[in-house]
Amino acid sequence: MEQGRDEFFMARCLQLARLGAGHVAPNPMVGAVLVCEGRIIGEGYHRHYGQGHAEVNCIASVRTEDRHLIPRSTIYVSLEPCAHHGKTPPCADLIVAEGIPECVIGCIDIFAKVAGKGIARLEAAGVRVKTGVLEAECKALNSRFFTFHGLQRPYVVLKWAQSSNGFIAAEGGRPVRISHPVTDRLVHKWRSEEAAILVGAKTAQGDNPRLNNRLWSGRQPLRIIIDLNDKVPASHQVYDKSQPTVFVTTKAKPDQDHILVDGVQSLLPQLLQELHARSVQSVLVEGGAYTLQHFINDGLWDEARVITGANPLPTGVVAPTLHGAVLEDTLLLETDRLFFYRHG
Ligand SMILES: NC(=O)C1=CN([C@@H]2O[C@H](COP(=O)(O)OP(=O)(O)OC[C@H]3O[C@@H](n4cnc5c(N)ncnc54)[C@H](OP(=O)(O)O)[C@@H]3O)[C@@H](O)[C@H]2O)C=CC1
Ligand SMILES: Nc1c(N[C@@H]2O[C@H](COP(=O)(O)O)[C@@H](O)[C@H]2O)[nH]c(=O)[nH]c1=O
Ligand SMILES: [Zn+2]
Repeated sequence: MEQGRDEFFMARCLQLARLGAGHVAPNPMVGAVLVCEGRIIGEGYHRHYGQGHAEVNCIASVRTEDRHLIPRSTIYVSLEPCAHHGKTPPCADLIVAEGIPECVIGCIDIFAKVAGKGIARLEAAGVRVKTGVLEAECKALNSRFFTFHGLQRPYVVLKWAQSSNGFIAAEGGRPVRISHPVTDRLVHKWRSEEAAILVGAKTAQGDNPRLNNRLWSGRQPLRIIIDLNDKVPASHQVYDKSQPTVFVTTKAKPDQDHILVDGVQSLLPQLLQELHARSVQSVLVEGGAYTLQHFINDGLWDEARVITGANPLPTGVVAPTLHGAVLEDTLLLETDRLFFYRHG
């Protein structure tokens, strides 16, 4: 089907919104364009957390000689304009104050202080509002934000590397490098993109991992270690204070940031509830098999990324088994095959 005019301009909003990736979380990425008689006269996106919203930057970008066109223009925004006084004044009020007669919206904001209220303000002031243009794409762009507010838990990405015959470690849990160094760079990019990284006690104990982002630019994730019985030695790297780290435990740890749980019964729902309370919007779960399988069996995951290396292992720790997974994409990276699943 030929792309319509609204879809064309909304696609541009999405392109702009993506430029905020890595800088706006836990806010959503948002893009806006202002169009007069088919010509874009202003463009903007949310660049940095706490700074101007897409609509503000879009309107501010209009050249002096085009400003008289604003009251004859349509503003396109990938997310419903806000209606609340947050770190900036409401964008719905700005649209009204600028005399913009029409607003085309990608998707409704799920955030309770906005949800539907931005549209109501616009309509009450006589602005014509159209919603749902490229809605699925606009929601998918901010899947972490929508999961966090909609399901009241972080967005969960599972990730592991397995040998060509399905083992994630060698016999007795001896750690092995499975993925290609080029894939490792991509994995570190993934680490930079999520708010937190999580492993189980046996991985923290046996691998002595750093769980940081050192092969890509950008931020470091919060490290989360499930170590209910305090088995990981304090000499291990997860204790090195090089980045924020929280231990999930049944006994208080006075010198460490920790999350207290009351045992293994419903451990993951308890943990995710606490992470939501701490505003952790997403978690990359790197393993091991036991930990990953618990997330899978509890249905508490959104994406899984499985790296299959070129070589087999004679035996070892068996990779987790996914249930309800929909294969979305595959990628050949050097000698690795990458499989991208979403939870169906
Ligand atoms: N190739 C790869 O991608 C990866 C490979 N690995 C490999 O995996 C192996 C370790 O995996 P595995 O043996 O499965 O162990 P895990 O690393 O998954 O650790 C399991 C332990 O974590 C705690 N735990 C985690 N989740 C829960 C839960 N939901 N409920 C209760 N306790 C929980 C428990 O310890 P406790 O009760 O003591 O707290 C449990 O015994 C290592 O050999 C490592 O090298 C690890 C990561 C990735
Ligand atoms: N072996 C293996 C992975 N293992 C994961 O990486 C952790 C080590 O992290 P770090 O110490 O920061 O390098 C380790 O504990 C486990 O969670 N990952 C992969 O992408 N490919 C691999 O082949
Ligand atoms: Zn706003």
